[in-house]
Amino acid sequence: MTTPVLEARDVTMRFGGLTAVRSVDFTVNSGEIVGLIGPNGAGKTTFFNCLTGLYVPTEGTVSYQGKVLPPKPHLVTKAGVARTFQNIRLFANMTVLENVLVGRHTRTKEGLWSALLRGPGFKKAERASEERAMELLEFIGLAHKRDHLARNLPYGEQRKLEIARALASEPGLLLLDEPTAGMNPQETRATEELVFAIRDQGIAVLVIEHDMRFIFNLCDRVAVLVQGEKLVEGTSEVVQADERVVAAYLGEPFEGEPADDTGTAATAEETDTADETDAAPAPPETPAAGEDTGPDTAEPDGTGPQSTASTKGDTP
Ligand SMILES: Nc1ncnc2c1ncn2[C@@H]1O[C@H](COP(=O)(O)OP(=O)(O)OP(=O)(O)O)[C@@H](O)[C@H]1O
Repeated sequence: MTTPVLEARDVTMRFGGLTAVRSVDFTVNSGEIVGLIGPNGAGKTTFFNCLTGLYVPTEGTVSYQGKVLPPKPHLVTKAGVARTFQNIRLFANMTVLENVLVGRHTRTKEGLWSALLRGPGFKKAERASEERAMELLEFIGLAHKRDHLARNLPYGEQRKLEIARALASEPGLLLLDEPTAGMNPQETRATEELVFAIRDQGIAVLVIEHDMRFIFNLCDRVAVLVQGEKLVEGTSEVVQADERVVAAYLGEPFEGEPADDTGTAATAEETDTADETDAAPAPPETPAAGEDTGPDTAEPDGTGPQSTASTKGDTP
């Protein structure tokens, strides 16, 4: 039986005179992978930010497992909702393992004094955290790079590491904001497999993406936002066949199978940045204000399929 994990009711977000999200009702059920699609500026990231406590919706409520979520990112994470960002946020100068350990802080009970004194309780908790972090690195296929600096990973692996760090908070729901942006086709396919594997572990997934092949292969259900409003919601087949969605976003019917020219919205394949990102310097470690998982990083070049160079909407 499906039970709602996340329920957004009548969520509206206004920025002055601009209504970025308007009266959106939205549910993610246990065991589901749900997609959120729509043109640039449709309000997808703003909606994510409302779900994860970065924004306090102007109107409406967001509940997780039946309880209204507190409007604070770290409390939302603690409640069981983790996310990744459109622009990668890793500690560039920390190792792969350390980045995952940072993601565990909402699950460790040891306090400041215990940590400073490094008592037996702290050491035990530290060992357990490290074991769990290594399990997650095995899961995403980066265990062999545990001691590498995050900044030295290829772009696709940085994105994977972000997912591992989000999983380190042991979420029941994972929100992915454009997880394949800037990836090559192989990396995109691997991400698809990873998301299925995450779902198979009992974690519901909500994903924003512009790569329509990725979305329609992956999702049990897809919702389409246009100008802040939910236009359509349904299975991939229903959404692809909806003339309003075709007119507002897809452009022409989606073919489904790999193709060089699907005519859909831009896909990751159109922007192969892998080589550039490998060589790109990582920006400085600067924790985002009020952020739960930390700092900006290794944002390679800001060239996702339709990415904007800023951290638009990621910080309040
Ligand atoms: N902090 C903010 N202050 C003012 N306006 C904002 C803010 N964040 C987003 N907006 C505006 O809200 C609208 C929705 O933006 P949002 O980033 O949520 O769209 P999106 O669907 O995620 O777009 P994309 O696909 O390009 O990431 C846009 O008009 C944007 O300019």
